[in-house]
Amino acid sequence: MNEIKVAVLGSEGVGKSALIVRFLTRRFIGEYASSSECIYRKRLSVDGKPINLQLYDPCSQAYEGRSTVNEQIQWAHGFIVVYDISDRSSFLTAKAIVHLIRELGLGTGKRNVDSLIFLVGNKQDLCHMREVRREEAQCLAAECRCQFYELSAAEHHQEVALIFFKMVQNANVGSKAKERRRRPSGSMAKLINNVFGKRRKSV
Ligand SMILES: Nc1nc2c(ncn2[C@@H]2O[C@H](COP(=O)(O)OP(=O)(O)OP(=O)(O)O)[C@@H](O)[C@H]2O)c(=O)[nH]1
Repeated sequence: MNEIKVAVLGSEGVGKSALIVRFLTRRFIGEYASSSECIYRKRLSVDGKPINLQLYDPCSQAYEGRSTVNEQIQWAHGFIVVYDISDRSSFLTAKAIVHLIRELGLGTGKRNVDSLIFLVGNKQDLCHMREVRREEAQCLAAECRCQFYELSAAEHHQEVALIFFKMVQNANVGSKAKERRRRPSGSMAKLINNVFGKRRKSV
């Protein structure tokens, strides 16, 4: 079964847990008490194939060390980087995280992360207190070649679910392509079998 690992990153209180819980339970839980990082698991079906989804929800203090973020980036196939539209500093943190993902993810040449980073402005219901303009976030997304969404975990269940499903689909396509690259082609497989003497038994 295909495993898809998605890390939901962002600074303290931007609504990472609220988004994950909204996706998993359809409910918005106003106060979500968590003092430690956790991984949520969910089984999904994509194109009729079962997928084991793992969602990583860090505790905010996890951002203190670069090595921790590095580990999170190495662990995940896809990233949902969240900021709060009513908190400018959370946008700057999101910007730094997106840059770091590109630096570490692409720097190692490990994978193409273009469709695997989503920048998400949460708490759209607080637009009367907005500190981050939509256009500014769109610019960052274009500059970093990632996808941009703005929504409210408090008010939008469908939009939240759509983002997670889209991420799973993109990550799934990426992992299939990687598998195809790794798997020897038909003629190459035959050549390997010939060289190493794996013959079919004749009956
Ligand atoms: N108005 C509004 N509040 C939200 C929304 N999403 C989350 N919140 C509130 O923001 C606060 C923080 O939400 P969390 O989901 O705990 O945020 P977090 O990013 O997981 O926070 P840490 O676990 O501390 O990193 C809570 O009081 C939520 O009720 C939203 O869309 N709109």
